[in-house]
Amino acid sequence: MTDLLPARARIFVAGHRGLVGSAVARRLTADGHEVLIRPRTDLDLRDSAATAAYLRDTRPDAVVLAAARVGGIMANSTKPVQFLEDNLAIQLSVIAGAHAAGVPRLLLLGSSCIYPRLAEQPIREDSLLTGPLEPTNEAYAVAKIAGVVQIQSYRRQYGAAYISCMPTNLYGPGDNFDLATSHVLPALIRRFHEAARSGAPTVTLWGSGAPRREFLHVDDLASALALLLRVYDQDEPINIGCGEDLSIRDLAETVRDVVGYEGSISWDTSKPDGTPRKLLDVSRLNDMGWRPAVALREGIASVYREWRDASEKVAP
Ligand SMILES: NC(=O)C1=CN([C@@H]2O[C@H](COP(=O)(O)OP(=O)(O)OC[C@H]3O[C@@H](n4cnc5c(N)ncnc54)[C@H](OP(=O)(O)O)[C@@H]3O)[C@@H](O)[C@H]2O)C=CC1
Ligand SMILES: C[C@H]1O[C@H](OP(=O)(O)OP(=O)(O)OC[C@H]2O[C@@H](n3cnc4c(=O)[nH]c(N)nc43)[C@H](O)[C@@H]2O)[C@@H](O)[C@@H](O)C1=O
Repeated sequence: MTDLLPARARIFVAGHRGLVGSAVARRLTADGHEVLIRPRTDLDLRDSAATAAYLRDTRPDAVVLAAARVGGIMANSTKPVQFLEDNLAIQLSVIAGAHAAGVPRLLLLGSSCIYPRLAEQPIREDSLLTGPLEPTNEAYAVAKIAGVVQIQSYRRQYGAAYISCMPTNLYGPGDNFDLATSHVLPALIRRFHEAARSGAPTVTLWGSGAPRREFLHVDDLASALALLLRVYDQDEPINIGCGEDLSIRDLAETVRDVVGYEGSISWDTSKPDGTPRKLLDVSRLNDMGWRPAVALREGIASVYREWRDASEKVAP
C-alpha cells in the first residue's frame, strides 16, 4: 500500500478539542506528525474567508475534518436547522479552502447515520442513498451526505486525494456528558452515577431500549484514521466500526453494572428510539488489516473512571 502522507506531515486537525479531534491529535502526534490546531474562538470554520486565509497561510500536508455540530438523538431532533446549516457551512468552507490552498490530502468524518433507516444489516457502503433516512437525524445526515458528494466531486473534477469515512457510534475520553445534547453512552454513565450518588430508586432512560447500536472507542477510531490517511484513496466512503452491536437495554445493564448502581431502570417511550439498528459492514477496512483493540466493557469502565474523577475534582 503506497504512503499518501509524508513521514512527518503537518496536519491540521479541525475540531481538535472534540471527542474525535482530540483522539486524532493524540494519535498523529504519537506517530511523529506535527498537528496544527486552531481554537474555535480564533477561527470559526463556518467563515469561509477566514478559513481559506488560515489554510493558505499554513498550507498543511493534510486536513482531518473532525469539526462539526454534533449531538445525540434529541439534539438532532430539536435543532435540524443548525445541524444542517452549520455542518454544510463547515464542510463547504474547509474542503474548498483546503483545495484552494493546494492542500494535497483531506479526510472528512461522516457518520453511520447517513445510511437509510432500514438498510440491510450489516450496512455496506454501497447502500448509501438507496432508501429513506432516519427522521430524527435527517438534516444532519443530509449535510453529511453533501460532504461525501463534495469530496467525490473534488476527486472527479480535480483529481484531489480527498477521502471520507463513516464511523459508527463513538465513545471515549472527552465525550459530551450534557444530558440534553449527548449521545446515549455518556448519558447512561452520568445518569447511573448521579442516581447512585443521590440514592435515587429508579433511572429513567429514553425510548424502549430495543434499538441496537454499535460502539467504537475513539482511540480505535484514531488508529483507523491514521491508517486511512496514509493508504486510502478511493471515491467511496469507508465504514469504521467494531463489527458487533447490542441493544440499548443491554448497554444500560452494562453501564449500571460498571457504575455499581443498584436501583431499577424505567423507559420513557415518549422519547424517540431512532433507527432500529445501524451495524456497519467493516470488511473493507478489515481487509486492510485494521482491527479495534478496546473491548466495550473495559472502554466504558475507563471512560467512567476518568469522567467521575474529573467531575468530582470540580465539585466534590
Ligand atoms: N460522536 C459520535 O458518536 C460520532 C461522531 N462522528 C463525527 O465525528 C466528527 C466529530 O464528532 P465529535 O468529536 O463527536 O464531536 P464534538 O462535538 O466532540 O467535537 C466537535 C468539534 O468541532 C468543533 N466545532 C464545531 N463547530 C465549529 C465551528 N463552527 N468552528 C470551529 N470548530 C467547530 C468543536 O469546537 P468547540 O469544542 O470549541 O465547540 C469541537 O471541537 C463529526 O463530524 C461527527 O459527525 C461520526 C460518528 C459518530
Ligand atoms: C452517532 C450517530 O447516531 C446518533 O443517533 P443515535 O445513535 O440514535 O443517538 P443516541 O446515541 O442519542 O441514541 C441512541 C439510542 O439510545 C436511546 N437512549 C436512551 N436513553 C438515552 C439518553 O439518556 N440519551 C440519549 N442520547 N439517548 C438515549 C435513544 O432513545 C436511542 O434509541 C445521531 O444523532 C448522530 O449523532 C450520529 O451521527
